[in-house]
Amino acid sequence: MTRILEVSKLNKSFGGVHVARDIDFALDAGAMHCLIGPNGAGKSSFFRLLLGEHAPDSGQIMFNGEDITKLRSFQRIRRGISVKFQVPGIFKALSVRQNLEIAFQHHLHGTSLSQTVAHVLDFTSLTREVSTAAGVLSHGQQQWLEIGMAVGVEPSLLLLDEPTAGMSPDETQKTGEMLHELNSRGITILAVEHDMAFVQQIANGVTVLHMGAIFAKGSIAEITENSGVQEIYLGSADE
Ligand SMILES: Nc1ncnc2c1ncn2[C@@H]1O[C@H](COP(=O)(O)OP(=O)(O)OP(=O)(O)O)[C@@H](O)[C@H]1O
Repeated sequence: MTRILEVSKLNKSFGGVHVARDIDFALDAGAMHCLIGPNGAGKSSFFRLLLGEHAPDSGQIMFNGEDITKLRSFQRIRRGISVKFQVPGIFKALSVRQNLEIAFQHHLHGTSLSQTVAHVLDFTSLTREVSTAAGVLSHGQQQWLEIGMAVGVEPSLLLLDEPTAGMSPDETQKTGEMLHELNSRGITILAVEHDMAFVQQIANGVTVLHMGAIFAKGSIAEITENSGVQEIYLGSADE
C-alpha cells in the first residue's frame, strides 16, 4: 500500500501550549481514518499543520513521497490536499452555484467548470437549490455544500474537521454515504469526529490525540476497548 501521508516528529507550541508533541502519523492511500480526542487535544491544530496554516517548530510532513513541510497552503492544495474546517467557509449571501464557482475558479474554466459544478450539485443533492442563497440552506445542506467545494477538484487527501457536527441522524447517515462514495473514487479521507457511531460507519482505523501527542492507534474495537482512552475522555467529560 502506498503511503499518501507520513508525518515524523512534528512539534508545535504556542507560548506554553504544546499543540503538537513529537507526532508520528502515517496514512495509506485509500484509507478512511478518524482522528479523535478530547477537547483541546490538538486535532484542529494538526490539520492546520498539515495544511500549512501553522509552521511546525520541528518535524517533517511527507505527502505522496514529497517533503511538503515548508510549502505554503496553496502549494499543498495544488498537490491534492483539501480541507473542510468546522467553521463554515461558505458565502451565505451568495447562491449555491456562486459558492461552487468561487471554490473552483482557480482550477477550472469554461465547460469543465460548469460540468464540475453540475456533478457536485448532483453529488451533494443540491441541484434544486442551485440558485438559493447558501445561508438559507439547512445546516446539513451547508455542510454538504462545503464538502462539495472541497472535493470538486478531486483532491487525493480530504481533511474533514467534525463533518457531522450539529447534523440530524439522517443527515449524518447521508454524510457517511457521501464520504464512502468519495473514498470509492480514490480520495483518502482523514476526519476529526466525536460521534463514535459515525466513526464506525466510515473509518477503517482510528488515531487518538491527547495533549498534542498520539495517545493510541488501532481499529475501532481496539480504541473503544482501550481503558486509557476511556479515562482521557472521562477526565474531560465536563470540559
Ligand atoms: N493559534 C493558537 N494560539 C494559542 N493557542 C492555540 C492556538 N491554536 C490552538 N491553541 C490551543 O491549542 C490547544 C489545542 O487546540 P485545538 O483546537 O487544536 O484542539 P482540538 O482537539 O481541535 O479541540 P476541539 O475538539 O475543542 O476542537 C488548545 O488548548 C488551544 O487553546
